[in-house]
Amino acid sequence: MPSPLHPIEIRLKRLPHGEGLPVPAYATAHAAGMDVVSAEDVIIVPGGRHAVATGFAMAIPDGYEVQVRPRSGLALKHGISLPNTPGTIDADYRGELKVILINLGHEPFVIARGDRIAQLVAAPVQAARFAEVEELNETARGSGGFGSTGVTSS
Ligand SMILES: O=c1ccn([C@H]2C[C@H](O)[C@@H](COP(=O)(O)OP(=O)(O)OP(=O)(O)O)O2)c(=O)[nH]1
Ligand SMILES: [Mg+2]
Repeated sequence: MPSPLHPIEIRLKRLPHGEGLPVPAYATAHAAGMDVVSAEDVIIVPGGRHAVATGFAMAIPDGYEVQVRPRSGLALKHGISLPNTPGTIDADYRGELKVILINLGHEPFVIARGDRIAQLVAAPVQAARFAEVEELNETARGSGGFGSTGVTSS
């Protein structure tokens, strides 16, 4: 059974423009995310976004995905996030891993090749299928949602 002590293996292909870049890696022993760096120099203007090249493609084992998540330091200091967080890397995707960054801050954000831009979290995927039915079973919640709980009528 894969666990932090028995990691799954993700095959990684370095692309020509990824030459010299570090392989995504955990910064500490029990980190959840592996930091990934930019393969390009780019400036993201306030309100702008860019699919940042990483220089790597991968083959994730079937039954797993890789989630691409923002780094909190960049979010707090510079307003840098991912508009699609968590980005989903499918097990059958063989193209280059790209990190879509958005600048929610007020200053242009300068990225240099080699800067850590995001983190990658490997996760198991629970497959499901929809079974279409005429009626659903009743529940206490019913169709209430979007802030329906805890509301008292006075
Ligand atoms: O942040 C991301 C998100 C996705 N991808 C790649 C891997 C993923 O497997 C593929 C498709 O992503 P997704 O399913 O989120 O995008 P889509 O808009 O549904 O495109 P598609 O029709 O190709 O599935 O794009 C990235 O490189 N970075
Ligand atoms: Mg898709």
